[in-house]
Parts: sequence; structure tokens; C-alpha cells
Amino acid sequence: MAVQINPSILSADFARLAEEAEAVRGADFLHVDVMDNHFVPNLTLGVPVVESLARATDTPLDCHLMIEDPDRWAPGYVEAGASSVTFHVEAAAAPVRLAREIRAKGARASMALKPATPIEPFEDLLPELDMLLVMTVEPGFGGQAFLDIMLPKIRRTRELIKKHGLELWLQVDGGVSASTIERCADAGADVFVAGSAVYGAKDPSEAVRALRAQAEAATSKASWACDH
Ligand SMILES: O=C(CO)[C@@H](O)[C@H](O)COP(=O)(O)O
Repeated sequence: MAVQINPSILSADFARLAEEAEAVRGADFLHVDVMDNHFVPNLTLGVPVVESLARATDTPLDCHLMIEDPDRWAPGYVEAGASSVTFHVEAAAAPVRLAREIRAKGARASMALKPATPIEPFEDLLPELDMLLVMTVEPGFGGQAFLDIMLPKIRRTRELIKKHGLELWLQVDGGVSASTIERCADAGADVFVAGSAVYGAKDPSEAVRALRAQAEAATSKASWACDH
């Protein structure tokens, strides 16, 4: 069972983004945190930076839109070169239409849930998606403590994915580190976003390699992965 490690550039040096992308060569995707200071109380970057980053690196971009009105803005991130675009269900007016539009433009469509948003009301939307993101901190900032209380939601989401026989990736984001990644993998996550645990390390590419090894080992023992 393949696992993916996606370093979050929120913990990188924004003045050296191309070099910071190079520093994690071998990562599966680069996780790009787009924040608008409305959906979350922080402001980061937008389409022009994603366009430049897509030109500067071969690593595919996984854009996580923490913004209001993703129905209007998300397609522009596909045009800018993102390979995967995640919108928040709490912000989307028409999540099914938006997921279809992202896919039609050629990117993977992904939907995120804030910690207080349950998965159950969205079960019927899962076939429209390529990835589901369960936030394991309140979105907005890197370096926060992992919320253990999200583990049951990760487990329930994995059960729903299996129930529907879907090839959906299950991403976790927030506080993912050497001390939490195994619990996430055991609960059912297979895509791991890590900001401070990667860019705060002396050797970011070694941190990616070590996190991957931990996640693979935990996944190989996890009951949800046994019959894959
Ligand atoms: O989306 C977010 C925060 O809103 C994340 O991508 C963080 O950037 C992850 O950082 P760490 O918790 O791994 O430091």
C-alpha cells in the first residue's frame, strides 16, 4: 500500500520557494497552502505564486485552498499548474459541480473538512472526489499540536471509502510528525502533509524519507490495509 508524503510550504522560506521545493525532491506532492485571511485568519499566496512554483519544480503541486468562494477561484489554480486542488466543503456553494469542474480541467479534485465538520453528511459525494482531507488542526497556521480527537473521523472516513469500493486518497494535515504519523496511518490515512516536521528538520529530504518509512511500517500492520 503506497503512502505519500507532501511537505507543506507554509513552513518553508517564502523568499526561496524554488530552492525549498528542491530541498524536498522525492516528495510525492508539494502542499501549497492558499489562505485568504477570510476563511482563515492568515494570508499567504495566490495564483501568480502557484504559476511560478509550477514552472520552478517538477514536483506536482497539491493546492489546499483555505479561502472563501472556492467555486469562483479553484479552477484558476488548475490553470496555474496545480495537479490536485482541495477546496473546503464549509466554503463551497456547489461542491459536486466544483469537483467536476476541477476534474474536467485536468486536476485531481479534493475536499477538506475542518475539525468540527463531520464526514457522514458527505458520504454520497465521495465518488466525485480523488482525495478527502481530514484536517487534524484548525486550518490557518503551521506548527500547531495534532488533534487526537480526529482519529475516529479518519477511521470512519476510511470505512466509508472501503464501503463504496473507492480509490480515494485520504489525506491528513496538521501536526503530522514522527510522533503522530503512525497513529494517522493506523487509522486509515495514506497521504500525509507535514510542514514543520519537514522544513524544521536539519535535512528536509531525510525527514520526508523517515516519515515515509514510519507511515509504510504502520500501514503494513493496519487492519484497514490488510485486505488491499
Ligand atoms: O493547512 C495547514 C495549516 O492550516 C497545514 O498545511 C500546515 O501548514 C501544516 O503544518 P504543520 O502542522 O505540519 O507544521
